[in-house]
Amino acid sequence: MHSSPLPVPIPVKRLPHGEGLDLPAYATAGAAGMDVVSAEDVTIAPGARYAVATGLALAIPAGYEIQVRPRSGLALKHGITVPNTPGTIDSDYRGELKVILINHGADAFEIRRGDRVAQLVLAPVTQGSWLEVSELDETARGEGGFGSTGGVVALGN
Ligand SMILES: O=c1ccn([C@H]2C[C@H](O)[C@@H](COP(=O)(O)OP(=O)(O)OP(=O)(O)O)O2)c(=O)[nH]1
Ligand SMILES: [Mg+2]
Repeated sequence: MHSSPLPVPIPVKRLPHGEGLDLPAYATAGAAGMDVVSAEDVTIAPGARYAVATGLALAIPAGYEIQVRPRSGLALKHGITVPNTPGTIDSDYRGELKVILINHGADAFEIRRGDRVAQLVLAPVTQGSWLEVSELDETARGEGGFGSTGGVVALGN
């Protein structure tokens, strides 16, 4: 068994409409994501998108991002997902964290203030820098991609 690293502290500020809500939290000891709740009552019509307020603003430490991911239960039962999944919350963003949802279901989806609408995964980020060259090194794959190694079963004849 490896020991878990200590949680990374993330400064969080409640906005006025976030008062009284639970902060995002891990539902179980081994959860990858913290469930985040809506700060508003809203109904999302079939086919519609909406940026759900959370009432929270963050200061994610440098070297990390937060990914906003859908909840599988909402996806399976109601067709509710995050169209930009994983949503990217930059470490230098100080505005309100919003959860963009889309309703792929057949019915209107009602959200009540305090309902868990998505999950937040804290992840390390490595920034790159470009090293422009005129030739790239050769590899076995070369320019092959998009199914070039096989495995796609052709349907029909
Ligand atoms: O699901 C999301 C996605 C983004 N954001 C906020 C935080 C993020 O740091 C900022 C910008 O997001 P992104 O880079 O994905 O959007 P963009 O369309 O590129 O906008 P910008 O030009 O502001 O970067 O918007 C959210 O609150 N929720
Ligand atoms: Mg951007």
